[in-house]
Order: sequence, then C-alpha cells, then structure tokens
Amino acid sequence: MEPALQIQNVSVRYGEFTALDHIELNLQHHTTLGLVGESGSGKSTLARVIAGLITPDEGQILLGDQTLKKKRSREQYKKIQMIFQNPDASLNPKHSVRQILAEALLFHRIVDRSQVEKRSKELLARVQLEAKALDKYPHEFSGGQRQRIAIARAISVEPSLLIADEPTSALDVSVQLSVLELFNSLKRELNLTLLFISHDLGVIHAISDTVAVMRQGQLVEISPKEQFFTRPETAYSRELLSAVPKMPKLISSGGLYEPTI
Ligand SMILES: Nc1ncnc2c1ncn2[C@@H]1O[C@H](COP(=O)(O)OP(=O)(O)OP(=O)(O)O)[C@@H](O)[C@H]1O
Repeated sequence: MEPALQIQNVSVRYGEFTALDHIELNLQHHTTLGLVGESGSGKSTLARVIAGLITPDEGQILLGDQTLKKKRSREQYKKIQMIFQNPDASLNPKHSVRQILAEALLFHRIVDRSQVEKRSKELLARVQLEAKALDKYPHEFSGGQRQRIAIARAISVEPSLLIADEPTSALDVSVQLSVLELFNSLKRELNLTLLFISHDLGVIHAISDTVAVMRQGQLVEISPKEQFFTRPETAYSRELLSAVPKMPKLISSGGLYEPTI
C-alpha cells in the first residue's frame, strides 16, 4: 500500500527567499510524524503546503494515490485538517459551538440536518467535553477546552490526516499532557495519520512514531523516535537534543523523556 501522504521534491519560495528546499517526505498510515526544527526552519510552511493553504513552486503532494492539484476538490480539502497553536484561528467567536460544528458537518455533507445535533454531541464526547458546551461561545472556555473544540471541528469532517502546528504550545504543562493524550487516543480510535509540529522535544517524544528535523528549509533527518532520541544522525539533531533542559518535562504513555545525550 502507498503511504498516507507523499511529499515529492516540494519547494516554496517567498520572493528570493527559499522557505522549503526540495522536500521529500512520506507519512505512513496511522502513524505520527513529529516535525522539529528551530524557528524559521520552514515547519509551518510545510504544514500549510500540505493543507493546501500555499501552492508549492515546485514538486507535488500525493494523498494516498491521488496527486493534489493546485485547486483541490472539496473531498481532498476535507481529508487534510489542520489544528493551529491558537484555536481561535479556526473558531468563529460569534458562533456557538453548536453552529461551529453544524457548519462543518453540513458544508462537507457528513450528516444531514436531522443528525447534526446527535453527531455534535458525539464529537464533544470524543474530545471529553460535555454536551452543554454546544450552547456556549468560544470565549467561555479555557485555552485547553478551546483547543478541544478546534479538534472536534477538525475531526467532524472525517479527515484521514490531521496536521497539528504547535497545538499545545500556548497551554500549561498539565493541560498539554491531557491534549497530547487526546491526540494519541484519536489517532488510535479514528485511524488517523498525524503530522505534529512542535519545538518542544518533550512533546515530540510523547506523541511521535517518527521524527523529522528541518533546518533552513531542508529536511536533515528522518528517524524512528527511539533512534532520534538515543542515536540522532546529525550534529544538528544532537545540538537540538542537548538544548533540552536536564529536568524531565513530560510523562506520557510514551514514557518519561530524560535527555541522554
Ligand atoms: N508569507 C511570508 N512571506 C515571506 N516570508 C515568509 C512568509 N511566511 C514565512 N516566511 C519566512 O519563511 C521562513 C519559514 O517560516 P515558517 O513559519 O515556515 O518557519 P517555522 O519553522 O514554522 O518557524 P516557527 O517555529 O517560528 O513558527 C521564515 O524565515 C519566515 O520568516
């Protein structure tokens, strides 16, 4: 079977500046790829190209066996959903949670109008929010709860690939953990493929199966998680790992990460 997503020779330029330089990367079905790299290395640009928000200057992207054209079909758009660092980016502040979920469900024809309420409650339960959240507005929730609503909206349209760009960076550590657990359980239960971007290696350790490292628009390493954290391939990866504070930061189902190098 072909990979869930193939990025082939993709380059993006902003004027004279090359933000992505001939990227080659495959995402395997039902796995999480953790994307790391210093600020400005091109992680968000790569996420936006995959989500169809930016058209690459070169190269192509395949979702399953379909090449994604410049103008994607509604079906192709829905298959790749994105979660941002700031959940407000995808939540209309003037809409209640009921409206936010109904809009996504109806626009993508996931259910008909008579089923919207039932499906919306199921989605809230999946992200561990109570049904009474339907009648509230985004500003009435905490940051972690807002991120859960953004996740519910994203999974409502039944994507095959979820891209999360620093989704826990703005949250307290204790809230981060519960949101990471949610991503892990959604991956298992919904058979999702995840691309998870974070500058926090504790987060990457908790969530990833494979780690990809970007530097100055290029991918410099793609390794299985355990290998990346114990025997990284490049001096740059070693540099990133050695910059992690010596205190273990996160405990998760992936285990406690303590820097070893
Ligand atoms: N619209 C744009 N126009 C011009 N340059 C841009 C634009 N968007 C991003 N860049 C530049 O492209 C480079 C890569 O940016 P990008 O946001 O992809 O990096 P990143 O790795 O996600 O960084 P961060 O971790 O800080 O979010 C940066 O140097 C950035 O300044």
